[in-house]
Amino acid sequence: MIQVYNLNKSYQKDSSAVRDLTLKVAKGEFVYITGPSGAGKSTLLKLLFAAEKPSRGQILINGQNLTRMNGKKIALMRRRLGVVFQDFKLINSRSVFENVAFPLEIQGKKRYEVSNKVYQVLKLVGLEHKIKRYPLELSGGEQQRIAIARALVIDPLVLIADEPTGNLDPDNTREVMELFKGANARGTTVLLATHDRDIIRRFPRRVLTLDQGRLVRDLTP
Ligand SMILES: Nc1ncnc2c1ncn2[C@@H]1O[C@H](COP(=O)(O)OP(=O)(O)OP(=O)(O)O)[C@@H](O)[C@H]1O
Repeated sequence: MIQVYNLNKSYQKDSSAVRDLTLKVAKGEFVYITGPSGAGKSTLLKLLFAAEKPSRGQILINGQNLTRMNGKKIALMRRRLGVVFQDFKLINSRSVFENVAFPLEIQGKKRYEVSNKVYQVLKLVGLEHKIKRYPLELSGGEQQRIAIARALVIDPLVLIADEPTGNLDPDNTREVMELFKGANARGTTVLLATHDRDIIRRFPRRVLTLDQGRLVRDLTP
């Protein structure tokens, strides 16, 4: 599903955020990316989502070379990826429905399809009763579940999550992890960056450890 070859990213001349990274993630895998602060976790995810361009190296997603795509093809590829960040990135001026419907509208789905799918995914995250609310009327944990619903509404090939539980209490963290596990069980490949060892211990899966931009460990339980 994901193949990365000799990936390098330098934001500045003489320092690299990601160095000589080569790795493969199979379809349907659940993979943690961990490592100390500044190890390059977010940079790797941004490269996979094409939010940053590599300085060197190749990234293939579903057999397609991201590094050789033009803007239009990247936009098409992104429509098949779900992304969740620590700070939710919801649009506060839009309702829960509008936030979650957004990726489907970009895909040009019909109105009734959008409504059905949004309701279905909100039910999955247990927030269908908040469909008419606005993000700022929700708790942090609820906002994060909406952000996850927005990522999952397209049944993504890959779910990319950067510290998605960073701001959540233990109960909300557990709920969010259950949502990721559920998506993974339905076939979505999951890449989750976290420095929270507790999560990794409680939900053991393959762990890639980065340090100073390099892959220093690749452990499968
Ligand atoms: N936009 C940027 N411009 C310049 N340097 C950057 C930029 N983004 C990240 N870096 C640098 O790249 C390195 C890796 O950062 P990155 O955010 O990928 O690490 P991380 O493992 O996600 O860290 P954290 O756990 O603290 O979020 C760091 O040294 C950081 O300072």
